[in-house]
Amino acid sequence: MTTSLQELLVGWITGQRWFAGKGRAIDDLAVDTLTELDPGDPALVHALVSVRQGERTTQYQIPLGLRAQVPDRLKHVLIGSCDWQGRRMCAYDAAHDASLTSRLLNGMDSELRVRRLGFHRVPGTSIDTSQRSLVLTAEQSNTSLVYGDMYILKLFRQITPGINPELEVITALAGAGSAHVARPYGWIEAELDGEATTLAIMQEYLSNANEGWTMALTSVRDLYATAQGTPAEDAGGDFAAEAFRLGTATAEVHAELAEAFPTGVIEPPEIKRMTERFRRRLEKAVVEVPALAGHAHVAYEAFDRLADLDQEIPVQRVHGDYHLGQVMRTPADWVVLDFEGEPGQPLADRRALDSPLRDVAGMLRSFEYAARHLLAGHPRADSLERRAQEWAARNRAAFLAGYSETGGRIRGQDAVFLRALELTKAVYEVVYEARNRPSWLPIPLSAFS
Ligand SMILES: Nc1ncnc2c1ncn2[C@@H]1O[C@H](COP(=O)(O)OP(=O)(O)O)[C@@H](O)[C@H]1O
Ligand SMILES: O=P(O)(O)O[C@H]1O[C@H](CO)[C@@H](O[C@H]2O[C@H](CO)[C@@H](O)[C@H](O)[C@H]2O)[C@H](O)[C@H]1O
Repeated sequence: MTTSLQELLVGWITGQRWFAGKGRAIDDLAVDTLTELDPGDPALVHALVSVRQGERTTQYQIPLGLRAQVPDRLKHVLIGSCDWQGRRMCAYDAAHDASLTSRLLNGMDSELRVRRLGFHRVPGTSIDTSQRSLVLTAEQSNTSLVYGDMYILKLFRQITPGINPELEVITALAGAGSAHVARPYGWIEAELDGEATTLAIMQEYLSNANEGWTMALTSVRDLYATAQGTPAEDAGGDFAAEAFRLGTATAEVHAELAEAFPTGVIEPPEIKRMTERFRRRLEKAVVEVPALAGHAHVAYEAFDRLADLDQEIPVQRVHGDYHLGQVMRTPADWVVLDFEGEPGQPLADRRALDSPLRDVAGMLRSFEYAARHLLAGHPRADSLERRAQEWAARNRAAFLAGYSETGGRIRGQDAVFLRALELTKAVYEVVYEARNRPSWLPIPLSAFS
């Protein structure tokens, strides 16, 4: 008896780290499209599949490799053997096969079109098609391929109909000459139900850059290792000057976004509606994570003060999920990655105009995360708590100073708004950690004091 591709995928997909429906049974997996990009041996076939789990159906993208025999180097990504065009073939995840992923580079360079799949090159760029890819090993909700040390191609695994905000934003900002985005080179899209949908984006790979999160943690470790009583500024590895520069870069990115996209203001009645949304999110979070219940009053009080706010709030396109893991320090400056908004939200919400203070709040929360995440299980956790507070306070202040001194707006009753935004972000984080990293839950819970 032969196994169909569909049956193989049901067994395989639940074990993939990008599979969003872990822990829930699959009711149905439908292969929506199979697009042959290369008929050779190995063959490259682009698959879109829909997975139904209860009420929810999620579409995923899988680049499939097909070979008569799979070499040892690809055995770890084998899906199984199935009948393909009358032959028995081994199917595997083609993202890991450099001889197949080079076709994606060629496709973008030559602006290939195969049925509903379109490959695009950013006008004015050329693509070096000789580069070979490796899969980035970072724990990710997508799969990123690094070609040589030149390009990084992010293959979205979960497919949301429409143009990805990341593509829209980096194309506009790079086109306007921003120093704070990695240059885009190309993208792949599909026409799904008549709507152009982004499947992958290729950008300049910042080979000589450090991730903000890693840099911040190095600084926190240095402070923890310094004798109590030594001021943070005298400990090795102080991060405050970098936090200030990051504030500056953030204000510049916000100014560039305001220039490139529409802007607006929201008035007090809309602020009240926004407060209602914050309250509903909190209510739902308490149901999902009962540990939040005892802390929720702190957020409700902040939301009550926000509802009474009597000023206009300027809105524009923003990053939407801004934290230290989304910024990289090159020798020249800070570069911002991943303008996709909060994962899991509908595309329309992720593209909606919002307050730039939402990003400021996200980064402030990230300083708290960096300061506290090494405390869990630390033998001196109690005595280091003061150090954590000191590190977070110092870097928050430096970031805010850099932001406002470069024209980022924080004035009037903005402190009330910022506090509510930080707490609504902490609510999101409580749910995120409960689902993904339960041992990190104390970090966002500590925001409610
Ligand atoms: N242009 C780039 N240059 C170098 N590294 C990058 C680049 N883009 C992403 N990365 C690395 O990949 C990681 C994940 O990228 P990101 O875009 O945030 O993916 P995801 O949306 O899956 O979290 C980043 O934290 C960074 O380490
Ligand atoms: O980078 P993603 O777009 O996948 O964002 C998600 O994962 C983040 C975790 O990597 C999560 O960020 C939270 O943890 C960070 C430390 O790992 C911390 O710096 C952030 O402040 C905190 O929110 C993010 O919320 C989530 O959307």
